[in-house]
Amino acid sequence: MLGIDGAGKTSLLRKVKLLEPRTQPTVGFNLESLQYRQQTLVMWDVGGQEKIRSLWHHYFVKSQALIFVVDSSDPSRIPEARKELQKLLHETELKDAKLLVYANKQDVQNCLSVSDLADMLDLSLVEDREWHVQGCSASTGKGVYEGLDWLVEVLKPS
Ligand SMILES: Nc1nc2c(ncn2[C@@H]2O[C@H](COP(=O)(O)OP(=O)(O)OP(=O)(O)O)[C@@H](O)[C@H]2O)c(=O)[nH]1
Ligand SMILES: [Mg+2]
Repeated sequence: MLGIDGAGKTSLLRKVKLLEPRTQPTVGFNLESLQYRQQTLVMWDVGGQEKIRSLWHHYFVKSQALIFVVDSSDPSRIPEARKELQKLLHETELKDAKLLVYANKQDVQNCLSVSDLADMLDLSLVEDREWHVQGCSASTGKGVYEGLDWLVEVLKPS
């Protein structure tokens, strides 16, 4: 689970684990495992501040999915998020990873719509893997499980 600082990664992780919200920036990572629809999801939530993004690559190996979280309420930082996402999509170690983009903070008034956000992130250009963009709110929980539903479906052992 990656994305720039403040996107809401830790909030999402804590929501699915039914933990109290806690809001300090992540330095390092949080690791949680979740039983969901007969699958075990091992989720690494890695801090997104610029100065620690160079550590992201330590978490690539064997990742079956990249969950990329974006703050839909802050259009000014979408270009930065797009740049980081495009870099990740070029990583060899992530070439087989499915992509779930959470358009988070959909509870905020006047936030970007899911389709506008998808356009701004150039998601339509992603042709080398399965991807899905899910509107959600880590605050209310809306949309969070719909994203996981998609994920467990594409991760199902064939
Ligand atoms: N309104 C609203 N606020 C949110 C939502 N998700 C997260 N926030 C707030 O956004 C801020 C950042 O959330 P975090 O979960 O700490 O963000 P992060 O992506 O883990 O940030 P780093 O650990 O620095 O990479 C906090 O103040 C959260 O309460 C949401 O869905 N809606
Ligand atoms: Mg965090």
